[in-house]
Amino acid sequence: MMKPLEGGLVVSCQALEDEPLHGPMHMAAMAIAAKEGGAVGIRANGSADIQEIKRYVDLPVIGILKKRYPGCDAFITPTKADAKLVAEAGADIVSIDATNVSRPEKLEELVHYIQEDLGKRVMADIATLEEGIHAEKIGCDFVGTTLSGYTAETKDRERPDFGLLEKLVQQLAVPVVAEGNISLPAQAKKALELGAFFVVVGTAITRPQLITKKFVEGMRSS
Ligand SMILES: CC(=O)N[C@H](C=O)[C@@H](O)[C@H](O)[C@H](O)COP(=O)(O)O
Repeated sequence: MMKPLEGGLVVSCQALEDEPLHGPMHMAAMAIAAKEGGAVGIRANGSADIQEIKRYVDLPVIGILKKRYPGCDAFITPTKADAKLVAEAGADIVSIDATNVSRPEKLEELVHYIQEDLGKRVMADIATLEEGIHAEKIGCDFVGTTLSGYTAETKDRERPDFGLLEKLVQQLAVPVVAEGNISLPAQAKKALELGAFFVVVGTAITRPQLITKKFVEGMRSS
């Protein structure tokens, strides 16, 4: 599981309900395209997308379930029930929100449940060095920079957050994943040079409405 991902590109194929490409067939097609282009893994959201991607693409899948619970800020696979759905859909790694925010269930118990009961590895999506250190301490198998810029504490951070990546690589023994706002091949390369175990890119590859917007805005700028 670890070796095939090392040094490679994982493509995040996600389209929420309000996005034009929402739907398992579209995400499976994106995953097939990613594999053709040389991706070593796929990140996907929700049972239906994960299942469909697994039918067509024989790459490791990092599965998540984005879900909001009243009064809680954690939104990536926040509960054991969510993790179970992700695992049963065929994900090889379950990624969870491991930021220091309000959550419906205890983080330690969620990690333990995914590893022991579901038999899957855990990727911790974090936003700060402290959260990364904590994620390693409670046994997470991967730590990713995914949520830097998306918590109150980190909303003004550089994007991508190479500073956080560097610090995590220096201080952690577990593999560190570079994810979030990587929009150029040169940035993905830099992330590997800084010691990322693998790199996850989503929007820059799989959200055509935002890619288009970037072009349109770029053409208008003086
Ligand atoms: C913050 C959040 O909800 N991140 C999500 C996590 O799965 C996805 O929406 C991102 O697309 C993914 O992390 C890849 O990042 P980017 O699309 O920036 O390459």
